[in-house]
Parts: sequence; structure tokens; C-alpha cells
Amino acid sequence: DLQERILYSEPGGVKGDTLIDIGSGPNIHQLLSACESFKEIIASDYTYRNHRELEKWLKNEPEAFDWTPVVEYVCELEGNREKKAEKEAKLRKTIKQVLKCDVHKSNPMDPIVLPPADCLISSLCLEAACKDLNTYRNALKNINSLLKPGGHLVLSGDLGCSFFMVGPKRFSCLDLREEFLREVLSETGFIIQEFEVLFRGDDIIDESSDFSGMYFILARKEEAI
Ligand SMILES: C[S@@+](CC[C@H](N)C(=O)[O-])C[C@H]1O[C@@H](n2cnc3c(N)ncnc32)[C@H](O)[C@@H]1O
Repeated sequence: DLQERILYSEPGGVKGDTLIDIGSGPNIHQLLSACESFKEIIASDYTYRNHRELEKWLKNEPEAFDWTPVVEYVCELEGNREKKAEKEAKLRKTIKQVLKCDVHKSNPMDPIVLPPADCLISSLCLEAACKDLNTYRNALKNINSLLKPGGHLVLSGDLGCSFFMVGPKRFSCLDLREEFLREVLSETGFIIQEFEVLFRGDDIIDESSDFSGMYFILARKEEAI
């Protein structure tokens, strides 16, 4: 998808020294390609339980979630299916910190002050964290402060989604539209470089969420705002 293409395979694609993942959850899949293009990755999330899950995987603890099929799939997309062990080792080495993050704070990593990063990635986080469009706008402004002028934002998530299920637990979600995303990114100091939407087929029966599609955005922070 666009995220893999941007963070790995494209010649002249996004690369740099530091990347911050906002709202990583307990997951590493979104960082598997990024570790080829950035020297240091900082993962972050609001909840301690997600930090703990990430730490289990980073320390290769026996109870850690087994990401093998996903790692193999990404290696295959990158044309290196046999490199699973190297890929895991590289990602473990590249993730330098797992931090507490709250996108509602003007410095989301407060009390830690990070040097501005070359790239931010955030997937399915802001729509889960924000109760309305104004809160979303503020959260985008807050995460913008973690990025260098001219740095990249790789943002992805659901369109038209009001809820999603994780097992038996129901989470509410902010219903986003493409026009709003285009408008709010420009208002908060980003220039959109790519905007891709994958619509969900009408024939798909899936009661775990009511999303209508997924968006994948590559944007650049304005040099001066
Ligand atoms: C749907 S999960 C997405 C996880 C991961 N990025 C992915 O794509 O699989 C949303 C994440 O946002 C985190 N989150 C919720 N409120 C937040 C906040 N105020 N600041 C930062 N993260 C938050 C949740 O803890 C959760 O891990």
C-alpha cells in the first residue's frame, strides 16, 4: 500500500534520521518498512498496556505476540522473503524508545521534549482519540509540533467510521470525510503530496466496523507557518 511504498520502495521516497509513530498501539506492522529508511524510531501510545506489549516484542519475551506472518508478508512485498530474522533484528535495533503520548497535549510527549523529527507516522489513532472535528484539528496541530519544518507526515485511517470492535469491546470513532482531511491538513500547516482512498466494497459483510474506506496520506510540513 501507499505506506509501504512511501517508507520503503520508492526511489527518492521518504527517509531521514528520526521517525515518530503516534499511537502505535501494541503493533509493529506499521514500522516494518520504516526501519529500512530511518536510523531511529520512537514508538508511542496513550496506554501503559500497549507500551508493555511493545516491550515484550522488543525484548523477545516468550509471551510476546507472534508477528511472524506479518513480518514475512512485508519481507515479501519488499522482495526479501527469506530475510525475516534480519528484518526483526533491524526493527528491534531501530526502535529506540516507547513513550507515553497524548495527542491532546500541546507537547504530546510531555514531560519529554524531543528534538523535531524528520517524519511522523500515525495510523488509525487520531480518529480513535478525538471526539469531534475541532479536537481532531487541535490534535493535528499538536503532533505537527513534533516535526521539523519540511518533514513528512504519513497519516492513514478510516473514512466514514463511527465504531470498531476489538473482540467483544466496542470503540467509538470519529467519522472522517476526505474534504475535511484536505481542509484540516492545510489549516494546520501541511501540504498534501499524495492522498489515496481505498473504498470498501458494498458486498463485504463485516460487522466489526462500519467504515466506508481507508485513506493514506503523505504530507509535508510547511517550511514556515
Ligand atoms: C485503533 S488503535 C491504532 C494502533 C496502530 N497505530 C495501528 O495502526 O494498528 C488507536 C490507538 O490510539 C491510542 N490513543 C487513544 N487516545 C490517544 C491519545 N489521546 N493520544 C495518543 N494515542 C491515543 C490508543 O491507545 C490505541 O493504541
